[in-house]
Amino acid sequence: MGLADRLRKGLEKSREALNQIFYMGGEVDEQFWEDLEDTLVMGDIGPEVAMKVVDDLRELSARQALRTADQMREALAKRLAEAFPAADRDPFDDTPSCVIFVGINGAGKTTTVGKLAGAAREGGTSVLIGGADTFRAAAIEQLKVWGDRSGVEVVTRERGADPASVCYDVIESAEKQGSELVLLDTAGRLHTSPELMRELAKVVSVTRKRAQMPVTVVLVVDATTGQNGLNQAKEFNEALDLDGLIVTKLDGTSKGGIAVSIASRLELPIYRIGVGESMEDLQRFDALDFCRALVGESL
Ligand SMILES: Nc1nc2c(ncn2[C@@H]2O[C@H](COP(=O)(O)OP(=O)(O)OP(=O)(O)O)[C@@H](O)[C@H]2O)c(=O)[nH]1
Repeated sequence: MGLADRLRKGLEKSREALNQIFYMGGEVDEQFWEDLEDTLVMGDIGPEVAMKVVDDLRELSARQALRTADQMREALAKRLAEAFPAADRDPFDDTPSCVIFVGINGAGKTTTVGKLAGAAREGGTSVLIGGADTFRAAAIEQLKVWGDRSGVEVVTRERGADPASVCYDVIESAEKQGSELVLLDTAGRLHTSPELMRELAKVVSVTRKRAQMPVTVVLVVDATTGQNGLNQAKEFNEALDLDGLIVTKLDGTSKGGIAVSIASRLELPIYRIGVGESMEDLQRFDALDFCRALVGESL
């Protein structure tokens, strides 16, 4: 299966509801606009964005005399794509680079680090993985498995070690070895715990101070957490001043619109999306391709 097909397959559930509106094949009438707005809101795009998008499309349909629902499909994809802020740089391509992965438990941080490390190494980049999740012994093991699989060294310390000092060591090793890409995995934590968020802020500030390469802080969000994902993103952003997002498990939800909601509300770029468990399912993010897959193709 090609990448575009994987994306389309991954967003199948999210597309279903929108498809229904378009397949009715009817005229663009008042009912169509109401259904479209409701469906966008139900898909977790967020009421403000949904309203704005529908208003803009109404105007466009009047101006360009677009009369069938199907004609509105591409217009909707294009309009939704505009809601995503573009990234200034790709922290995985633009090396030397250090990326710190943060997020709640089970969001997909470790698997994402593993997949990105494998892909970068295959592309000829020298990569180092840093295991700053010293909270769970299993997390250190999981990271080592990924490291072995992709042939990437993992620098970590024993369970209970201070995560900020692990990051310090990792950066030191990376500089000694001349690593181009450093991927730092951190322990999952609840955004509602001030103490854990402070610990993470220390990880970020120590790494930023120590590293000579640019440091990017990326929140990994599980799309299946829906609106809670937006709350997580707000809290993490307040505590850490995030640079961007990776949205995982889009294949497991009918509410893929949450990606639009988080990225536009927080004005953060999306660097990658996860649309399945395999390596190829962690994809580069292209706003228009994503929105076309979310909205569906014209008949
Ligand atoms: N279906 C699907 N599963 C995914 C995706 N990304 C990650 N997963 C799965 O999500 C589960 C949790 O991923 P982890 O990488 O362990 O999550 P984590 O954020 O490191 O978790 P903690 O170590 O507890 O903080 C794993 O079973 C992954 O295979 C995705 O895009 N789609």
